[in-house]
Amino acid sequence: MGLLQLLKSQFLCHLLICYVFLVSGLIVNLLQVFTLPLFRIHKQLARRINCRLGYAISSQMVALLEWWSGTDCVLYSDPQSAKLYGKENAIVVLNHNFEIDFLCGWTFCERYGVLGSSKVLAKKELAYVPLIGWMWYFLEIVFCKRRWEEDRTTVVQSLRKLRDYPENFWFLLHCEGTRFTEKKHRVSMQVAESKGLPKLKHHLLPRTKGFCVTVQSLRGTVSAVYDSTLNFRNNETPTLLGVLNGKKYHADLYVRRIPLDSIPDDEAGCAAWLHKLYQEKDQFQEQYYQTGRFPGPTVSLPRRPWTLLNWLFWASLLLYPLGLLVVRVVGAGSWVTILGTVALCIGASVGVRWMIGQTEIEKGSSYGNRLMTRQLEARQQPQPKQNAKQC
Ligand SMILES: CC/C=C\C/C=C\C/C=C\C/C=C\C/C=C\C/C=C\CCC(=O)SCCNC(=O)CCNC(=O)[C@H](O)C(C)(C)COP(=O)(O)OP(=O)(O)OC[C@H]1O[C@@H](n2cnc3c(N)ncnc32)[C@H](O)[C@@H]1OP(=O)(O)O
Ligand SMILES: CCCCCCCCCCCCCCCC(=O)OC[C@@H](O)COP(=O)(O)O
Repeated sequence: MGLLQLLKSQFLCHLLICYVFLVSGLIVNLLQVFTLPLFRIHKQLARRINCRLGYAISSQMVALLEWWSGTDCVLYSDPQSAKLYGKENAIVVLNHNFEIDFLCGWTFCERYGVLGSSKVLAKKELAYVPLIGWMWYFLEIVFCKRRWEEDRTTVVQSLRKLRDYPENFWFLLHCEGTRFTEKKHRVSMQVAESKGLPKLKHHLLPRTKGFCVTVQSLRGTVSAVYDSTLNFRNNETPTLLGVLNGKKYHADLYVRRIPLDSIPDDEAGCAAWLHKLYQEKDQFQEQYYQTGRFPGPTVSLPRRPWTLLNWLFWASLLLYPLGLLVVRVVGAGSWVTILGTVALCIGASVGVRWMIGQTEIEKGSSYGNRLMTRQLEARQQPQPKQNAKQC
């Protein structure tokens, strides 16, 4: 192990990185609170300011991936389509197999200049994650409880608000609704069988309702769907703790740009379209496992210095006062103060560890673990006629 690699694995380094992240995040969250009155006076300006403030937080995590762990992120895409990335609004459909897939997604957002404005249909639980969840409130992220009866109104309302968003944005949808586990895969393939759909090997059966309402609500605002398939070389199973420890991973992302006009608007057509898309994605993954490559050419997309510069800015602002504080506390020689400071450090690292835990698949939700017999039974009952336009 080289000296630099040894340094990257040191707990003290992790503590300092987390300190910068926590304190800068709290400062940014506070600044975001101050923008609340501006939403009433000049909404578009408030939104633009929040994009920059959000960038100050999320880009620290991207810096960790790009500069600290040195992870390679390779884009496979048709070069003509790639020219449009970052210059238009898009719905991104991404598989959900890895603990850091959100971070790789953010990295591509950063490289195309849409990190601050990136959006997602996220589970409600994430709204309560300190810093990130609070930041998302101001970025108008769409949250769902994954209970359609409750989500259908709130999700559509939140989506409609994005129609006049002043910056280009990518709206991320993990249509599988939860991270891939063997158990969830088994259950969802039973559902596929009951619906007469072909089985998928590398994906869970996609939930179609969120996708259909997103397409309906953002038609005219969004130009295309970016069908994105992510995998890691050499069967790597990346983790956020690995990234914090400076471990280098190798991500490959295959993106196809599909014009929104080519996607049916009615619920049945849109759902069938999504199921077909996932069957194609499954073939791309199979090809990746067989050959180690996705189809088509790669696009050169170097990392940009801004994430590193943002981190250096916060580090230089916050590490100096920390150093002064440590010298004072130790110099004062009071055991109460020293123990208090140690307790604060332990509290902060436990807090960050809990946040990292949110990304761990084994601590994930039980959503999709059981066959929801209620829905399966309902399918076997005769259905009342529905308005085809309503998802
Ligand atoms: C150039 C570069 C390109 C790209 C770069 C890549 C990415 C960058 C982009 C943006 C980055 C932005 C942010 C990233 C940062 C962080 C975000 C990270 C993660 C957060 C993500 C999450 O939180 S995922 C979880 C929440 N999201 C979702 O669930 C979305 C998908 N879900 C839906 O759409 C759902 O429909 C719903 C949530 C709207 C409603 O849920 P509900 O459970 O009520 O759903 P359904 O009614 O749909 O479910 C029942 C139907 O599903 C069938 N089914 C399938 N499997 C099962 C099963 N196991 N048990 C029961 N039922 C199952 C069922 O039969 C029903 O079928 P119907 O025919 O009745 O529909
Ligand atoms: C730079 C300092 C780094 C400090 C580490 C801070 C860690 C904060 C991480 C919080 C980011 C939360 C995003 C997690 C996204 C995610 O992966 O959610 C899972 C859901 O989709 C599905 O959940 P599930 O049903 O449980 O599979």
